[in-house]
Amino acid sequence: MTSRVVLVADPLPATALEGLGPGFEVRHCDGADRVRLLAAVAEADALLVRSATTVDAEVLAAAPRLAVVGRAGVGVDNIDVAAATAAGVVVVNAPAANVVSAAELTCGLLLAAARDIQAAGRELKSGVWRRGTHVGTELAGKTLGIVGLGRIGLAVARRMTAFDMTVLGHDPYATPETADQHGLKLVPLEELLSRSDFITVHVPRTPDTVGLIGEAELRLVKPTAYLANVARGGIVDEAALHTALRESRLAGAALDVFEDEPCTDSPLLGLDNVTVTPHLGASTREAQERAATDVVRALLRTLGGESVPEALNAPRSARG
Ligand SMILES: NC(=O)C1=CN([C@@H]2O[C@H](COP(=O)(O)OP(=O)(O)OC[C@H]3O[C@@H](n4cnc5c(N)ncnc54)[C@H](O)[C@@H]3O)[C@@H](O)[C@H]2O)C=CC1
Ligand SMILES: O=C(O)CCC(=O)C(=O)O
Repeated sequence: MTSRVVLVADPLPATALEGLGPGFEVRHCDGADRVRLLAAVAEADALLVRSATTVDAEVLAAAPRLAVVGRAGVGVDNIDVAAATAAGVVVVNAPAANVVSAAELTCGLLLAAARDIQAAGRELKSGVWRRGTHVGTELAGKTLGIVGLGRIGLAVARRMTAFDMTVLGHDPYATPETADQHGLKLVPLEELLSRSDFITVHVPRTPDTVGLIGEAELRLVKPTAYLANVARGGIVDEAALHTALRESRLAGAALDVFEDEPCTDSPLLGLDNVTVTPHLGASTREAQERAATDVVRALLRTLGGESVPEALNAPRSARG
């Protein structure tokens, strides 16, 4: 039997790829190199990506044998799912693999923003010992507003409750039972924005959520509030956020994601009250291992006829 070709276009742990077994030939390419990607995908039966590779209609058209695209992570906004479906290509992801890591980074960014940790550290490493300009704010007794009460949003709620925060949530699909279970109150978006001292966004990037937090929404926020985005760039409008921060209509922001990635020249990077990380939400050994293993298992199931090795059958995804 000829091997089926699995093209890996973003870095994934080799141990997880071994789970594919002998029926597959694993090939690697840099998905950011468009020319190489288009050439390599021509012989691929399956394509595995993280967030850096864009799988659009052009890639799909260049891949006549492609049966499945596997996203080793949660968000599939880098994949044209409609075009894939039209081409008969199944898209699978690893919806639970990154939850803990993304939630933990969110909590870390909220703390970092509240205490100016990134700017103070940068200053000290440059040889400046200055304490007076880094007076922060406590989380205890403050209100946290969570936009999007899915896996990550709820995992953040559970963790930040331990910091004695009151939690508000907004999600059109959340039920009162979910809110009760997590000790949070469901409110309309406008109320969440105007009442929260810390706001964190955990919705997928879709045509409906791009610009969800824009100029009008930022005008509702307290000038002492902090805003975190560990979901996707563009859900918070970057130009509107920059203006709000410059006009001191917001105390600070913490961003893991950007409208255009890689992002090295956003005006937001020049503001002292912006804490940033380069899309590191899922960048832990545990999350990467789980995401790759989960997506390999989903790929094997989708291709059918392949028995899933025992080692891959054990539940890997941690509860958030
Ligand atoms: N920075 C990073 O490395 C990571 C980022 N992510 C991003 O985080 C997003 C959320 O992940 P999960 O919580 O696992 O997804 P999820 O699918 O479990 O939850 C998303 C929630 O957003 C809600 N929602 C949708 N539209 C909404 C709206 N207009 N207003 C309020 N709520 C809305 C949904 O009802 C759902 O409950 C992913 O789509 C992905 O883009 C995920 C993992 C890592
Ligand atoms: O896989 C990555 O590189 C980032 C993780 C992420 O953004 C996601 O899982 O949606």
